[in-house]
Amino acid sequence: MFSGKIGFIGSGQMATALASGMLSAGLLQKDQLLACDVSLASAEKFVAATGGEICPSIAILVEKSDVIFLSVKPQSMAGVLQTLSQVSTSREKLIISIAAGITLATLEAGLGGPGRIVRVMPNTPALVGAGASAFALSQGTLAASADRPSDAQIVRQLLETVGVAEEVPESLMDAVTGLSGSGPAYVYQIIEALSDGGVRVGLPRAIATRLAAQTVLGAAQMVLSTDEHPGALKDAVTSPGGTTIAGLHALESGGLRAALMTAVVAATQRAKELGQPAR
Ligand SMILES: NC(=O)C1=CN([C@@H]2O[C@H](COP(=O)(O)OP(=O)(O)OC[C@H]3O[C@@H](n4cnc5c(N)ncnc54)[C@H](O)[C@@H]3O)[C@@H](O)[C@H]2O)C=CC1
Ligand SMILES: O=C(O)[C@@H]1CCC=N1
Repeated sequence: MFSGKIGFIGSGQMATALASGMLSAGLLQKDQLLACDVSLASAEKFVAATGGEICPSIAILVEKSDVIFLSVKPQSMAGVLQTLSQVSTSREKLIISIAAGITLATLEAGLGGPGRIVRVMPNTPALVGAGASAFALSQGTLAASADRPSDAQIVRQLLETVGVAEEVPESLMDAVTGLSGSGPAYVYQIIEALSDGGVRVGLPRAIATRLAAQTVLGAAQMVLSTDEHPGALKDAVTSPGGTTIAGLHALESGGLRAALMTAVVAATQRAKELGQPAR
């Protein structure tokens, strides 16, 4: 269990996924969740999904929270940091940014200096406890003491409640964004396309989508629960002169693997761009 309160500045898709995932996992109760958003509609959606409380201002949210997620778009971050820097108690709180591209240096500069600041890249399957996150700590995070865990332990606990979490050097955070942050969208396209293929060869849509999604889930579980290389697992499906090699040949002709690699590179590059100061 987590005993403190968690506030989300920006209560959109990712904030709702994290908060809902934490609630479903039993890490906390709804009265431990707070949100502040410039859009009332967005805040109300968050409350409908989680039962958390809306705060009328960032200052009030900071006052009431122990951990604060900065879950606005990168383009909105400068304004949020400016407001936070004027709330003196924000220096005592653990501040976790999930914004693509925004560096620890930018966060520290915007908040007025080093502090308990962590950069996290989660993904939306946190909603169902199957998230993949990475985090990078700033120099100002606290070590464990007799009466409290370290900031790293708190962040790991929050993220592992909703999936897996890896600590990485900050220099890898844009790459994480390009792979697992954006990755669910790539996989949804793959599932949709597999389902379309199924429909093309005569399967009803609902059955095709369920089979496609379960196939992706099962294959992912095979990679995670065996020590086998994905290539070896692929070989185990592929009979000489059989059906699978015919399908794999078509995928190679279509450039699937190059397309996926290029997607990760493009999204990583875009994360870097989003982290550049606006000109
Ligand atoms: N959606 C995703 O799959 C992921 C998103 N992220 C990151 O999470 C952050 C949020 O993304 P989403 O949830 O997708 O966006 P979103 O648009 O759903 O939510 C952002 C929310 O911030 C609010 N907002 C804007 N300015 C604000 C301000 N000054 N004060 C308070 N609230 C404000 C907006 O009204 C909106 O409700 C982004 O920085 C994104 O890079 C990270 C990982 C995955
Ligand atoms: O598309 C985006 O910019 C965000 C960051 C990672 C996933 N969604």
